[in-house]
Amino acid sequence: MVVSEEFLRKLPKCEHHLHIEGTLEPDLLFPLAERNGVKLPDTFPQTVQELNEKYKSFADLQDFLNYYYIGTNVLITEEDFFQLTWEYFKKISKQSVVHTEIFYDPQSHTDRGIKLATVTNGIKRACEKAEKEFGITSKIIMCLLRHIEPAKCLETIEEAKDFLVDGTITGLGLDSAEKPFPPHLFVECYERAREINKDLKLTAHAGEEGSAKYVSDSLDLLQTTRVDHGVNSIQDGELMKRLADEQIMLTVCPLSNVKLQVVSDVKELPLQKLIDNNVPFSLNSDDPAYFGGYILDNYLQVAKSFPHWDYNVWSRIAKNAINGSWCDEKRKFELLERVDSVVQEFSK
Ligand code: HPA
Ligand SMILES: [Zn+2]
Repeated sequence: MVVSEEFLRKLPKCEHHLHIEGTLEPDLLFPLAERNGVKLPDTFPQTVQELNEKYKSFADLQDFLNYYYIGTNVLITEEDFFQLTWEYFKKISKQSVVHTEIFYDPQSHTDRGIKLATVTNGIKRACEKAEKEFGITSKIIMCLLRHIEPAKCLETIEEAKDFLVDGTITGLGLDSAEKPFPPHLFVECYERAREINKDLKLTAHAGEEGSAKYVSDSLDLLQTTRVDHGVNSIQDGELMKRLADEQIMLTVCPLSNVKLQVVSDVKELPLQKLIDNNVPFSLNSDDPAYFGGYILDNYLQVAKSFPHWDYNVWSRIAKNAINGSWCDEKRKFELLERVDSVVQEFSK
């Protein structure tokens, strides 16, 4: 490796693809189930050890989602959501994360009778504490679950209206099973969200298991300005050119892509091709409790898989992640300078 692990640890990082429910570690899941009197299905692993064993491999996205949604059931109170989010911040505070944009899936909770406000306020409180204690800035992105009927998703958007208007929720995303639920199904949802707040930022999972067409349809039909995963964009040369011309960032999740069998090895990810074609991307952890690592583990694994990448390449990746963030220009400027100073310190 041309760069050191210490450099990668210190490099200022922005995370844009992190499902807060995907940070639920087995050693928090079982105590929460106990505390809240939630009975896990008999078919679900019953100990931390058994669950960790299951997390070693998933057949595909759906296999993972089946476990992920059972896990979410143990989260009930505002304090649970605060605790979950705070545990995440404590971990990333040791990995030089300077800014994070957190996804959450309110429908996986409201479907169980939990108020959207309970979930949102718990997450928000942890974000505020993290900014005070660690100086980490953050945004909250509400995801719609694609397996839920669009008419129901419209109801969720109405339930979230106050948070969309007052800026508590910065962006709208779309996740869950991709292939059976293409972007066109959610046109009205995205339109309604934009109508509620014209400045709302828009993204969607696309091109993880779905083809490049899911990516271009997300851009065209949903008017997203970035793409979550998006690795299958390389199937379409025109699309690649567009991503470069418009500097649309892909939020790539290396360890996730291996665990969900999108690729068999991080080496197979088209990251060099993205760089060569000037398509910006950030590196992210997706669901770190399930996929074997937080953001730094993703950086390290990529560095091991692309060992010839030098300070210039890593500086560009860190800067693209800053420029693709939904923080204000002043914060971006500050973070860009921090990247320069770390690069200077190490490349002397
Ligand atoms: O990577 C993902 N893809 C789709 N849905 C998800 N929900 C959590 N993680 C994911
Ligand atoms: Zn995801």
